[in-house]
Amino acid sequence: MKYVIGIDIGTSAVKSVLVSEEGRVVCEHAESYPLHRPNPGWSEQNPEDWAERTIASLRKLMEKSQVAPSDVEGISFSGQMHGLVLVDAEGKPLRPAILWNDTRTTPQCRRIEQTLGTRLLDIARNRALEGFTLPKLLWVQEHEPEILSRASLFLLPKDYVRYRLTGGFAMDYSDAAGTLLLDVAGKTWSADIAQAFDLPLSLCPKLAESSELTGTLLPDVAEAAGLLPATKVFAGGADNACGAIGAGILGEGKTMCSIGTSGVVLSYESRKDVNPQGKMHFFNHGEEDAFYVMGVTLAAGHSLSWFKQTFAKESSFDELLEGIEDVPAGSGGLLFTPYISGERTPHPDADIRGSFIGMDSGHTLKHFARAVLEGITFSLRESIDLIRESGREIAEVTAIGGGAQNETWLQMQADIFNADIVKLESEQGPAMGAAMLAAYGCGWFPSLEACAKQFIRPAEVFSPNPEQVKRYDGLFSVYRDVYGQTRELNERLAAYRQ
Ligand SMILES: Nc1ncnc2c1ncn2[C@@H]1O[C@H](COP(=O)(O)OP(=O)(O)O)[C@@H](O)[C@H]1O
Ligand SMILES: O=C(CO)[C@@H](O)[C@H](O)COP(=O)(O)O
Repeated sequence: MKYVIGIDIGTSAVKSVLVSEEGRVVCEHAESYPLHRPNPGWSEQNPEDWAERTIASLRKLMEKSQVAPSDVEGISFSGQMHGLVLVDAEGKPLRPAILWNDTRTTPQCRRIEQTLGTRLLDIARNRALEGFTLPKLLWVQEHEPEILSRASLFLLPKDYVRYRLTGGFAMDYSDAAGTLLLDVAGKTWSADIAQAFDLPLSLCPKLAESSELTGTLLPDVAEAAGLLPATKVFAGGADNACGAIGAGILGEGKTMCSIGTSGVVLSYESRKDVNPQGKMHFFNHGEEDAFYVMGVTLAAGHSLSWFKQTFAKESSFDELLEGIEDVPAGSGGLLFTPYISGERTPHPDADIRGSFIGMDSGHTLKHFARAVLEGITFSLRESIDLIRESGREIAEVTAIGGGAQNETWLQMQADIFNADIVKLESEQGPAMGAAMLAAYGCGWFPSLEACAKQFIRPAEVFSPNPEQVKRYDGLFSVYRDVYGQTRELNERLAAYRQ
């Protein structure tokens, strides 16, 4: 039996899966690493941690599974998007990586808008958001010019790890799309955008398709990981592109909802001329010449993990959520908005913060836990509505990510989205998508779709309950009002966050 490995460089951990030719996940392993917040709104990680933990996770995967190294044919990657890694001519990182959920770059976003005007949406197809890579590059240009002057290339998280494993530099289109430096439809780096900010095009790595062979394992890495140096390494993709591949979002009309640290609603798009005018993200898919539209809730799973860490530290997620099905929809009038790190869709606002509205002396921890899940899901419903408003039908949504583990939450998604929610047998999402890219890259299948038919197995469907749909529709209209009514209050509170 032959195998492939999918590696997801997540925000909290690197997750690796070993998948057989039949599409069975025979072994999985996660290794976590820290996230640093040296200043309010900053979010950084050490690229060395990703590389070290990835090699450790491969070693554990091989030890646990006892699969022969010669049977592992290929490896590919999925990675948290947008994070800026600057390397010197020797490939050494020049500073910690600035991550997707870092919000220090509001002034740089305004500069991009003023400099490029409508050219930004025409070329990069996305608006300037704090999380994207170009604003981070401009922040380094303004605040650490000496570091930028020593930079030979900029990379994204999984590209740095791939470089450490193979010694070669590349970036795939799905991840490059999240930099704001890519001509998304033309699939080339935009000289126009780079020149506008005095950034040499030589900073941009060679572009690759997600399923492209980018090298093999360096001998010392292969030895440390328990693999063979001949193991093929394929480019891989952005975590959301890989999540979409792993959820079978490989054709028109297919939509997924991913609840990881962030939350994502993503719909497949075959047309390259779609321009959502910045209301939604528009990125290249991991499938060749395909695209997707996507809305992002910055703190989806992060809201739940923050809540658990702050108010129920000793409990597991399952313990915290036990019994929430007995709390009626609407959490007894308690409403949560998940803006605890600012927001992206539909409110691109780094200053907004979350709220609990309607607290009552009768509320218990269960009401709060349910309200947190409802607030996150309402935020994702805003993205569902934007996609529906653009003319796409959403009757079924495939759920992935850590949040897909709780069945009450899956039923809640069905009721709030008014769509069938499909749970998969293995909700490995992005790591599975990366494994599929390796399987397709190895030539096991004629297309990613053919691979999906073999690798992806639906486990259960959660259908909307009409009474709950109605109740949630009413509550959603209250939810939508909270942003506008708390924005100014949050602006005034911002001064006290330091
Ligand atoms: N048993 C569970 N039930 C519901 N949600 C969970 C459970 N376990 C984890 N989660 C949620 O999933 C999130 C992590 O999802 P994951 O896909 O692993 O994230 P990432 O890829 O960003 O590291 C956590 O922040 C938490 O909110
Ligand atoms: O910023 C985005 C997408 O634009 C995030 O989705 C990141 O890609 C991180 O994802 P998770 O760690 O939540 O999987």
